[in-house]
Amino acid sequence: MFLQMDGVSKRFIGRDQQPFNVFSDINLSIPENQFVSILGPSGCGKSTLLSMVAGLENATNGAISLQNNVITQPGRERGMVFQQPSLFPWLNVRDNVTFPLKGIMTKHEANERADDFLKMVHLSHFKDNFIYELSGGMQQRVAIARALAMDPKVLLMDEPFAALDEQTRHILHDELIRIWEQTQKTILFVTHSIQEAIKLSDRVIVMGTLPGRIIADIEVDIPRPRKREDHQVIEIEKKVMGLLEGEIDKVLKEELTNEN
Ligand SMILES: Nc1ncnc2c1ncn2[C@@H]1O[C@H](COP(=O)(O)OP(=O)(O)OP(=O)(O)O)[C@@H](O)[C@H]1O
Repeated sequence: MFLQMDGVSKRFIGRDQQPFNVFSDINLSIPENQFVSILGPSGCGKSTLLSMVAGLENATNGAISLQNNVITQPGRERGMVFQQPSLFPWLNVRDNVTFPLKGIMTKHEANERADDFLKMVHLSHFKDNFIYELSGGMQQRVAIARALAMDPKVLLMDEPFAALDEQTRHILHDELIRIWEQTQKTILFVTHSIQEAIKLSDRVIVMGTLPGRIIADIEVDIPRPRKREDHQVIEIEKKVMGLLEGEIDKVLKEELTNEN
């Protein structure tokens, strides 16, 4: 399998110095080019799982492998886009995109590649601008261009549009689908939004909590572009909502118990 998770678990040491399992026994097989979203209540370990695929965190047990190579550290074949674009404010747009390409190719090649990807995210006219001159949505497009310029096999996106207004989010959804279709990347996308997950992905992985685990793996076999009012979309939305309600209840109860 292209991206494979086998019996993956993660244990952290909590603030009380006690170890706790975020999740255990995560098993997931993701074929190449698939667009997979991960949904789940706060704290179930979505970002931790993504960080493990990125190689920023190691598994306590089990293994994650990409094309049969076990992931133990970050690598160019896995690009990451975070909720905050984390760009360099002292560099212009193009230099932000070429920054990670330093030492990999000549300046000229890096500039050409940056220009190609800035064109893809419709920012060609802004390549000489500084980051503070861009809107939040434009900054996130720079972050996407920067990740794509590394030509990763997998694009890891951790709530990339959560901080944006609804209008911008919808525009970026359409752009992301177009980019995904054009580049054929495998995408692992963490979100809190059921609608976003169903609108974008081929497959929605629903995680539960206490203990963290996968509770559903739902195929979204609906032609794109998908409309929210489409009855197939509504059906999946209801199913996921039903699954999540119980999990969110659990989190709230746990929080209330800890407060009392
Ligand atoms: N480095 C760390 N050390 C200790 N605990 C951690 C660390 N990173 C995350 N955690 C804890 O692990 C759990 C899962 O965190 P994570 O951020 O992966 O959840 P999440 O599902 O992405 O949450 P959210 O939806 O709120 O972003 C949380 O209880 C968090 O506090």
